[in-house]
Amino acid sequence: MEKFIVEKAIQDIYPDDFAWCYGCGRLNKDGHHLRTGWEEEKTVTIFTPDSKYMGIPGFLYGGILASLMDCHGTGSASLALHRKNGHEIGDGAEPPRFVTASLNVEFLKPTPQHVPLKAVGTVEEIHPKKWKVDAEIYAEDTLCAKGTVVLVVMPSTFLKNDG
Ligand SMILES: CCCCCCCCCCCCCC(=O)SCCNC(=O)CCNC(=O)[C@H](O)C(C)(C)COP(=O)(O)OP(=O)(O)OC[C@H]1O[C@@H](n2cnc3c(N)ncnc32)[C@H](O)[C@@H]1OP(=O)(O)O
Repeated sequence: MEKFIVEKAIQDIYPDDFAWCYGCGRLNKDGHHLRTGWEEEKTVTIFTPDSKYMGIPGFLYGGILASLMDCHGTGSASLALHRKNGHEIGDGAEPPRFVTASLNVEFLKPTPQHVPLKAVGTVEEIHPKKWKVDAEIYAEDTLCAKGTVVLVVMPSTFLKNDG
């Protein structure tokens, strides 16, 4: 049986100042705490949404799948650039941070509630500051959604102390 766990996640090593995202920030007590890691050459995020994220009884609200894809995208791009820079989670180096430039989601099948969702990403570098993640979201073995996320290295203008 497949193990539904991400052991080493890039979000675990984001610096505290960048660990507040509602989707994936470990310090946001109200957030989803999404965690993204490598599974061979693919990236993976596992998430079982709470019951309140209902679209119709028994099925998920689509926006929560978009949230999963969004943070799966930023985490995947960060993992990939971190590796390209010669680092792996746990070696003490600070990972790069990305923001989402665009998010495209196709909802392919109704997505059941109360089962772990698995987002699987294929990461591609467009150029060093711009990456693309093709993502698929599975509920058990059913492909329920797919999409493409374009990520850009976080501009310095996002930093509170900038300027
Ligand atoms: C609030 C988040 C805080 C951050 C925390 C981080 C850590 C936590 C992570 C968790 C976060 C969770 C996730 C979140 O919620 S992240 C929050 C949601 N996202 C944002 O708020 C981003 C808002 N947008 C911007 O700041 C700018 O528009 C960006 C930075 C994206 C581009 O700005 P700008 O355009 O001035 O920069 P550039 O001229 O150097 O262009 C760079 C490249 O990007 C290309 N491009 C631009 N737009 C698009 C587009 N729509 N589709 C495709 N590509 C696009 C552009 O063509 C160029 O490519 P190329 O022509 O060179 O090939």
